[in-house]
Amino acid sequence: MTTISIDQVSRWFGNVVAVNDVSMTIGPGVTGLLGPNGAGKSTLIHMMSGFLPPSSGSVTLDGVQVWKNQQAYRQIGLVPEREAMYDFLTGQEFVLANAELHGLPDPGAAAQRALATVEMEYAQDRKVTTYSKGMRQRVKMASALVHEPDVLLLDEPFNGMDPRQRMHLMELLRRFGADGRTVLFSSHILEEVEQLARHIEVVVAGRHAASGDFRKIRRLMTDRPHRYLVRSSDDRKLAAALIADPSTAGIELDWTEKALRIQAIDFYRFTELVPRVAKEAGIRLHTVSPADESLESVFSYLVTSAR
Ligand SMILES: Nc1ncnc2c1ncn2[C@@H]1O[C@H](COP(=O)(O)OP(=O)(O)OP(=O)(O)O)[C@@H](O)[C@H]1O
Repeated sequence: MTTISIDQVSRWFGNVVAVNDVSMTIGPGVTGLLGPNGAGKSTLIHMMSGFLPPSSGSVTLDGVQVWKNQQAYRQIGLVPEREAMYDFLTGQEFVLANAELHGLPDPGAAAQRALATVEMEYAQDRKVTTYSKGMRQRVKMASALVHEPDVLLLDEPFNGMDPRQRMHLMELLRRFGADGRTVLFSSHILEEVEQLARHIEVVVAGRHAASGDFRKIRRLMTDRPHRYLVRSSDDRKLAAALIADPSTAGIELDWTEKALRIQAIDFYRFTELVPRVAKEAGIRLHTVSPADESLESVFSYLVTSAR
């Protein structure tokens, strides 16, 4: 059972602050590291895997510094996002090279075991250049698993995978988690994280925005104020009818857009309210579209509400 502790960690590159004073603890089981592009997920994972030293703060594995610690490296497997692979090698040679670098007693057998775990034996003698993105991902995974690490860190592992490959990898990660290993994977896709991890850590713009049970955090996201753009046959009459309901927090008449800008605080009630009120008042709805459904807006809401 291994725990990674990140304590007041920051990392900057020149004057770019990639990770800003983040503290979190990752224990056994599967944890999702969620955040939009550029949030600092890769930088965090690189620091956890001992690839990169923090500019300040500490990253420890069961209380021991990870950076420049060979013993810690033996316990960690990293599946990086970028494809730094030697294309002239076969899949088997690639995994074997890593087994040899780890100084394993029987590198050949270890490579074989790892390739079997990711179901890549059938293509192991083909050159890496001939692999699909999903196959490359699996060989990278085999290479990260070859020394049977207690901690597995995966940076956007589902990128480029087809649904079957994705399901297979999810099963594999679930199994590792159930075995008591510490598994952390990053993603910017909410649904992906939802399927796999109950516990999540959310980072936004280098900061730690939320931590805990996925469902609780998801509820927080759903319950946030929603903004809509609505056009109808009679905007003023519709506005008057909607403002009477407590699920509506604010309405603005936008003259340039010729539309209503509505802020709703009870998502489910509001989505049921609009068509009902329109029907009762004999108003025809032309447009009802969410104005802020981007993932970034959901995340920034989390940051402000977590403060
Ligand atoms: N080596 C580097 N030199 C300069 N800036 C960097 C470097 N690595 C990361 N950054 C910057 O740090 C910030 C965080 O990047 P990071 O790759 O950790 O985010 P991410 O959440 O993994 O995003 P993505 O999913 O897009 O890779 C970004 O602004 C990025 O441009």
